Amino acid sequence: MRDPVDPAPFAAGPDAAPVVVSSVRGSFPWSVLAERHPAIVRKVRDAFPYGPGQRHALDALLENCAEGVVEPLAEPAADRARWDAWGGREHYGRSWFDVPFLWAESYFYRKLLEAVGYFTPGPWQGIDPFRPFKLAELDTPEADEELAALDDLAHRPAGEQEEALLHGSLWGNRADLGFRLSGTGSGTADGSRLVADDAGVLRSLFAGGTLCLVADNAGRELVPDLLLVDHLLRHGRAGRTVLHVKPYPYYVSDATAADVLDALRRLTAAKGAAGEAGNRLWAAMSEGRLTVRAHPFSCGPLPYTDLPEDLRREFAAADVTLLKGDLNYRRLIGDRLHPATTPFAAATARFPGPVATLRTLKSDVVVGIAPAVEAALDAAEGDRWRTGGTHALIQARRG
Ligand SMILES: O=P(O)(O)OC[C@H]1O[C@](O)(CO)[C@@H](O)[C@@H]1O
Repeated sequence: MRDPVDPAPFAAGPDAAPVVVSSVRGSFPWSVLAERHPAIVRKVRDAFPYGPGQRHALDALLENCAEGVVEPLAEPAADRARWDAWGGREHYGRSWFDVPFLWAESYFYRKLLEAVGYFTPGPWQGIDPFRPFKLAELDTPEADEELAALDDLAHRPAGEQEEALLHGSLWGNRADLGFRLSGTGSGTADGSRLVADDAGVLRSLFAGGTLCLVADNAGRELVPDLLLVDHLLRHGRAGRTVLHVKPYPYYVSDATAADVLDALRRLTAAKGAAGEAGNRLWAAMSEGRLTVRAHPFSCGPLPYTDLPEDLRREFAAADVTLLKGDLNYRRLIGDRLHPATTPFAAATARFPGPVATLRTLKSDVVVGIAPAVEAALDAAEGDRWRTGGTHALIQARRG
């Protein structure tokens, strides 16, 4: 268990730490906006035979996101008012690099969907521009190997299986297509390590009631997430699971309901223990023990302190809400540069109910790190451990 909360570092309040912006040339968030986003637009442009209208719109986005200012969604976008209220009114007309990093990234993906006509009635409506990359992930020898390994695991005691599946779900977060599309590499197994480990607290929170699992990426992250869910349902560690996914394609690899079905099909088509898990998950969905929810807020550019009331109530009533991945982590701690040694419980105090996170570190923000661990990592690697995807954490807070 983590140390008891020391309120001292938070004396100035959890909102005192600066929000991450992308304006410092050469910084990590700057590189995401200046390099990664243009690379993603180009990849998407090459991945589909889009017509001239969409190509023109993608080129305009390419220019706009690098040098222009944030512009409102074109009318008549159904969610225009929502984006206005989510901060658009303050941010329109400003450089992408000057608005909060979280907001800029989130809005970039919404503008990309606008450019490819994802929401516009017509043949391209509902076509996920990232689907080719997501599907390719499921169809690799590595994915086959991971599933085959379940046959051995099936003979182990349930507790051991749970631990292994938890780590599978955690490290599954490293398989992030956003890294790969822009060619920056997500690190290797060498040097990978846990910088905080509250697995014991997290596992004590699986109490047979409702688990809310807020998913992150599709493909090779979602498959181990589903395998963990199967284990928890099967062994009575969760009575039901609500799997929160994105209502539309987002951050390249984020899971949507369609991706859940692809992952489920991949599992049911597998041999051995993986196939059996797939069939159990299929049954759990049919029986309502596993439900999939795609709330608009899941694609929102805001921290979890701004949760809408329905989600707040839902998370408050769960045994635990398990947040996957880097982006959810950023939203959990407000995408603010808290001292890394800020206690996790203090930084997440306003999240409703018990909360836990499985995350590989891919951005500057982090809390809950022991001072000696932070000092050793900084000395050995400078800032690289914070953003390279090679290090991971399991953090949890009881009610
Ligand atoms: O898939 P994950 O783990 O949420 O990681 C996505 C991360 O990728 C980035 O978009 C770019 O690194 C981060 O800003 C974001 O937090």
